[in-house]
Amino acid sequence: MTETSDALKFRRAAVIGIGLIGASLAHAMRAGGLAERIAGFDLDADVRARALSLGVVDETAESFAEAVKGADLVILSTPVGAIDSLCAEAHAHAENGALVVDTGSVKGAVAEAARRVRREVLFVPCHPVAGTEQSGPEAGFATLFRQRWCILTPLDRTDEAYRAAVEKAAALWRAVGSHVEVMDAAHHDLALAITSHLPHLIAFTLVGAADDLESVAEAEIVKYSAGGFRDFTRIAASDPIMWRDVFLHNREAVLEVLGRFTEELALLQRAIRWGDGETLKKVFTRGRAIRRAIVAAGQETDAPNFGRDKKDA
Ligand SMILES: NC(=O)c1ccc[n+]([C@@H]2O[C@H](COP(=O)([O-])OP(=O)(O)OC[C@H]3O[C@@H](n4cnc5c(N)ncnc54)[C@H](O)[C@@H]3O)[C@@H](O)[C@H]2O)c1
Ligand SMILES: O=C(O)C(=O)C[C@]1(C(=O)O)C=C[C@@H](O)C=C1
Repeated sequence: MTETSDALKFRRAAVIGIGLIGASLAHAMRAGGLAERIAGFDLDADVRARALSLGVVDETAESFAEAVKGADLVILSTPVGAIDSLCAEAHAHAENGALVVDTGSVKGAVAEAARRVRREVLFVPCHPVAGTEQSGPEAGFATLFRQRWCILTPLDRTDEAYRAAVEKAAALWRAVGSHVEVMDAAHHDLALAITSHLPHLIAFTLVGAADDLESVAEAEIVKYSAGGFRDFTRIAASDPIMWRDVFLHNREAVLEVLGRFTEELALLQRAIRWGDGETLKKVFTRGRAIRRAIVAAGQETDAPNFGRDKKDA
């Protein structure tokens, strides 16, 4: 990658979907002086008004077409379920030569839709692996992407204009503090199915199961909610629409890792039933070693709440 953040300055950035991720990117771009003007469009008029009054964007548009007019950068930060219609809009209205990036948590479905956008519009699928359980423009903050990975899954194009666009997308994410990795969309979807999608599915299930337990009162669940369960409730508080779309658009990979997970769970169920302490110890020892390796590699802190209390540092 050759471009440095010093050389990176967009004339007009259009943020489509001004929620946690779109607003965070807008804040980070503003802090880094990466765009002369930031416009925003959101389907929800109330979100548009809040984003404007919070100063997330300089102006709001009444349509996708109005937002991207004159934009040399378009950021698609809506739930993944909107990707087909956004690509149809980008195809019809984005400027020739504009860089389009998305932020979706799933990449295969995005690549499929992005291939239908005309070639003069340079669509580079991206996934910032950074987030919180919050949503909406109020939740955005400029440091969200710092020291986090952003995965780029470029389309199968070798022309010079597209290669330059991939470099520019990488420079954008680096300029907001991320480390950039490039990979194949299918590999991304499998890797993220295990590291992000399955953990969310488990959290939704666990918290729901606790709620269904009639003999344990809700007050008791809150009262005895120690670290482990509390962390699961944070994840389970994540946006239902976003996560519905993730599971509908990464079906195969999620079903693959879910199959493996249920096999592991059955193994533990059997060990508990038969009093097989050896197996339990073996499995738990492996878990502890993996966690320690992640902390040692500097990917995580040992602080509770994933070090998020440091977000404003
Ligand atoms: N939340 C996270 O932790 C996280 C992390 C990384 C990536 N992502 C991905 O980033 C994207 C945005 O997530 P978020 O957490 O910011 O969601 P969010 O719910 O905070 O914001 C999404 C916004 O998009 C708007 N929207 C929906 N459809 C639209 C359309 N067709 N046109 C214009 N606006 C539309 C909604 O009104 C909403 O305001 C998702 O694809 C998600 O998978 C999320
Ligand atoms: O920390 C959280 O709250 C998140 O869930 C962030 C998280 C993740 O699973 O790590 C969620 C979805 C994204 O696509 C990327 C990041």
